[in-house]
Amino acid sequence: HHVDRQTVFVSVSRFYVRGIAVPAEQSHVTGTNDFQVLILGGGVAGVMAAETLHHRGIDNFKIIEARSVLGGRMKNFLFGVPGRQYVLELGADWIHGTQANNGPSNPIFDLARKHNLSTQPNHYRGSMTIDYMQTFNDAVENFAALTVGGGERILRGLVDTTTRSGYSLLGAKPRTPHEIASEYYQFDWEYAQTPEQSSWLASSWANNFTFNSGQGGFSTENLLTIDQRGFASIIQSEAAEFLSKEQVLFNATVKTIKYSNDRVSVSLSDGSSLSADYALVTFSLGVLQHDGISFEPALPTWKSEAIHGMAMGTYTKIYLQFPEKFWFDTEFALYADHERGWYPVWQSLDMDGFFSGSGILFVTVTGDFSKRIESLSDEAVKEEVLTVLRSMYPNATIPEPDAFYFPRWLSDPLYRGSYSNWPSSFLKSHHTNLRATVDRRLWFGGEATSLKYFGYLHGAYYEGQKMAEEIAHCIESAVCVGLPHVEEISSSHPYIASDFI
Ligand SMILES: Cc1cc2nc3c(=O)[nH]c(=O)nc-3n(C[C@H](O)[C@H](O)[C@H](O)COP(=O)(O)OP(=O)(O)OC[C@H]3O[C@@H](n4cnc5c(N)ncnc54)[C@H](O)[C@@H]3O)c2cc1C
Repeated sequence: HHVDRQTVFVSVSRFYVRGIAVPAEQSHVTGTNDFQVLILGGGVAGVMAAETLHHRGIDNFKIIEARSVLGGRMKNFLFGVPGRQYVLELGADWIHGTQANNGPSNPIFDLARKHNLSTQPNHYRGSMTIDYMQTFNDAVENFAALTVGGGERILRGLVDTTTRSGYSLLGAKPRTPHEIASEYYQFDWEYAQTPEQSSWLASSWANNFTFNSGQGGFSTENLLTIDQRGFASIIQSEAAEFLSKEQVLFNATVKTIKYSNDRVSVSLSDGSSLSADYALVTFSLGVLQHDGISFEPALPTWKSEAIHGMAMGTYTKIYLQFPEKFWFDTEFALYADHERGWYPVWQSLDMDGFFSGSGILFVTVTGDFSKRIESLSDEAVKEEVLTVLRSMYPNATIPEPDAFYFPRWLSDPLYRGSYSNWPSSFLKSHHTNLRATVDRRLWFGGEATSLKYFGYLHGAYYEGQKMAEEIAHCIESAVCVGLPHVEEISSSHPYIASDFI
């Protein structure tokens, strides 16, 4: 058992008993705690945090994971009828942005190369079946103008607005189903929420830092994993290089997190508990928003405000397998309905280089449409999907699919959504608070705490590393202050009484 060197945590406050000043009971110096660090969650952030601690010579940690595998929202499944079965991805599917020339490389791309992940370039713009290419290209240009304009707005120090007002200010006002489907593909399909629900500034930098090599990003390339070991195999193979069996507790669901100035203790659903000098919470923002975990004491208001101020999007891939292919020969096609978001983006896997002969295609819905279909039966969703396909191919006889599946990310208590999205009401200080340490012992890190790369695998990767570096620093030095927070976020231009006269 480890002996904590941080006597700085001994409480110096005093309280009064019957009018006599007495020293507060000294918080006992740790050394009784089970571990130096508990890493809560075994997704990308949790595994990268573990690796970072290990490299810093700190091995007295434990990952606590509810499932029986590492990878989190990198989650695969076996799809298809016997003889035509494939490992496909329910969660993350792409390496977004790889590397341009000698610029920065996406760390997920680096891991994929290291562990020989099989991938295929996915051509978002160059392999699309639609008969309104000009409208589509206009939407591509509108999105480029939007993100460049957002970048300029950031540099000029202007306040945020919604992405919708950004689009409107630039003159992009989609009205027809074709215009709407084209804009949806550029925006909602990536951010998993609508332009109305999203920050103009944050969606701009999120795009620039991942895809725009001229703005410090990786590259415009998107690699789709086709690896039959599953995308998560890169995280699992990486973990196998340093993690021992005893350092992970699988099938263990965290219920309560108690924290104080000198320890964190975590209770699991089986009634057992573990304690540590520090804990790093990597659970999805959705889990924190849904009160799936109870904190004792309750989290401070500044932290709760940040947790509820950021948004969680949902991204749902609906997989179908047919006896044979009857659809488009490109990688993508769009369906333009009068209702924005109605089964809009179709993607074929029955293609050379992907899973030729598989009979598999999938359609993606996002945001409120994901929420809507999660409340329907599989059968009802299948019927809606088939109705759309039949209207896309009125001359084809479309049979019942041999296999049909979609995940319910929003209802899943381990995720409560797919990935975070930044609303225009979320400010820089809110982000500081989302990331900040509570009572120096309780740390938060994962895709949602990443300023530059929220929503992405590489965001989770860097946040896991960053938080572990900070915790290692706390362990190694006598002073630990943690990441700072803003106690109260106030307006620089507050409303005053005379405004309302
Ligand atoms: C449908 C979908 C598509 C996506 N597509 C892409 C993509 O193509 N490219 C990309 O870069 N990113 C994509 N993402 C985002 C990416 O998957 C995430 O950003 C990243 O995986 C988050 O990692 P994390 O470690 O922060 O969180 P998680 O992966 O959520 O890790 C947290 C872990 O905590 C566990 N956990 C939760 N609650 C408890 C509990 N109470 N007790 C114990 N354990 C618990 C979970 O099981 C999980 O393993 C996608 C996500 C989804 C869902």
